Amino acid sequence: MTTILLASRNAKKLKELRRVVAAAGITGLEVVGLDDVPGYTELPEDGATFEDNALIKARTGAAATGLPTLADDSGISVDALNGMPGVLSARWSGTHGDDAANNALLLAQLSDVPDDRRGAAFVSACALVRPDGTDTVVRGEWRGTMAREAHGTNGFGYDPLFLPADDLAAGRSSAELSAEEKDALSHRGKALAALVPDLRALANSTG
Ligand SMILES: O=P(O)(O)OP(=O)(O)OP(=O)(O)OC[C@H]1O[C@@H](n2cnc3c(O)ncnc32)[C@H](O)[C@@H]1O
Ligand SMILES: [Mg+2]
Repeated sequence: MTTILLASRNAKKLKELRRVVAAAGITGLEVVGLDDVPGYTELPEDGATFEDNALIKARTGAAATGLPTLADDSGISVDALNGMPGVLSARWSGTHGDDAANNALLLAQLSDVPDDRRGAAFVSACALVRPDGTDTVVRGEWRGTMAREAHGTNGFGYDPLFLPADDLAAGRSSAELSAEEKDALSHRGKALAALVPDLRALANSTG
């Protein structure tokens, strides 16, 4: 059995990561979270890109625990804001992880943006760092448009404001999708799908 650490402090994101890894049906992989390992000093997520930040989190976890470590760095990139909030998504309103304040600020900033220019994408970079120091970084994107008000209570973060472009989600925000629907379409689901071969290889390795 290979143990892998999912290095996230966001309980709802961690739940999604666990869910998608479990749904991949990889045998021989035991998944643990940050609450299951001794505490360690985390580094600021000050990278310029999602990939940089995912690597910062995964490298720190792997170095501190000796475990293969998977980390996600994600956010929403709004076309009319030249890709922002981007890597600043978790702290857009100035307070880290205050979803309500982040959503309220973003809605207000987009109030004068017409319907045909409200495009956006959720982006996830997932980094896997192995104990030998090698890493694999993948990226998933989910296109949609920004709503004019919040809809739904599922998911987390900006989900109530995001209207996916997919037919499956027609007329619903990503906070109105079931967990299974979100995983099948989402940036994080796509990124992790790309990592499944690497996770399988890890599970089959003896290290
Ligand atoms: O860094 P960790 O500890 O994993 O947790 P975090 O919440 O700080 O995560 P990020 O630094 O990756 O910031 C991502 C932010 O982007 C938003 N976000 C990312 N994925 C999302 C999703 O699937 N649905 C809604 N919002 C999302 C949400 O506001 C997150 O707080
Ligand atoms: Mg973070």
